[in-house]
Amino acid sequence: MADSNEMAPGRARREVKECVRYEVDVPAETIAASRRTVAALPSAVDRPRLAGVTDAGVPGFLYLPHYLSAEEQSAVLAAIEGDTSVDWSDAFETRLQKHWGWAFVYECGQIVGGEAAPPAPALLLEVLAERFVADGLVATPPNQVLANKYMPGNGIGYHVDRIDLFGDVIIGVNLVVPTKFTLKSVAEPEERVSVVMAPGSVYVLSGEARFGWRHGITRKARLYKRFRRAPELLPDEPWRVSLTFRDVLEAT
Ligand SMILES: O=C(O)CCC(=O)C(=O)O
Ligand SMILES: [Fe+2]
Repeated sequence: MADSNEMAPGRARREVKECVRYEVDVPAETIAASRRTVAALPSAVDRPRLAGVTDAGVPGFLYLPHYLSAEEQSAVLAAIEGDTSVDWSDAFETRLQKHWGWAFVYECGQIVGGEAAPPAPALLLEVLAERFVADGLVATPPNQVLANKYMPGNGIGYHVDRIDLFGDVIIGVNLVVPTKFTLKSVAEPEERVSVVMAPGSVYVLSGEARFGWRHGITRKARLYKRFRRAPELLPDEPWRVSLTFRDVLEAT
């Protein structure tokens, strides 16, 4: 399966002459074993944060609209902004990133290197990662947390997270701005499914959704262009923040 990752910074793209493509076949058993299902989760009566969970028709995908309360969202955002152990990096022109647990160097649209990074703030590990395990979203706490902070209107290109670098379950948290998240089947590119993710919602990519579908967020071109042209004219336009929890295979 052809596997792509996010856009690279323009500067790095010019410096690298040849882009490496990563082709990895994932055995059907691995895909089936990693698949999370709505039916296997604990009861939403006992855990209201699981209310309304759906797979939106994509096996292995889970969307949990009510995962974080308003207070928890504020606390998580404060933890992301307040953590001074890592700086926001600007490897991409369109968004800022903080990596905890494991950091990456990007070139040519690909991750080309990695190194150990400081642990994520306790709130992200002890509240979120542990809760993901307790709720059955993933078997063990992910060893990497990535915060992305997107310029107003900006999205992320359609991609499968690198299957040679990352484990088989990926969990994302959407914060600040409601966002249309779209999955496109790799085998049937016309087949696509979107959910509008609420602030405080969580999604899980496992099984087919992890390995056989691309995911991405289409840019709102007008807003994005206006912001890029004159950010001082849009001072109150919020920046979307997301968290991605993954297992970096090299780090284990
Ligand atoms: O911002 C998001 O929700 C998506 C992030 C993502 O796809 C990634 O980090 O690989
Ligand atoms: Fe991704």
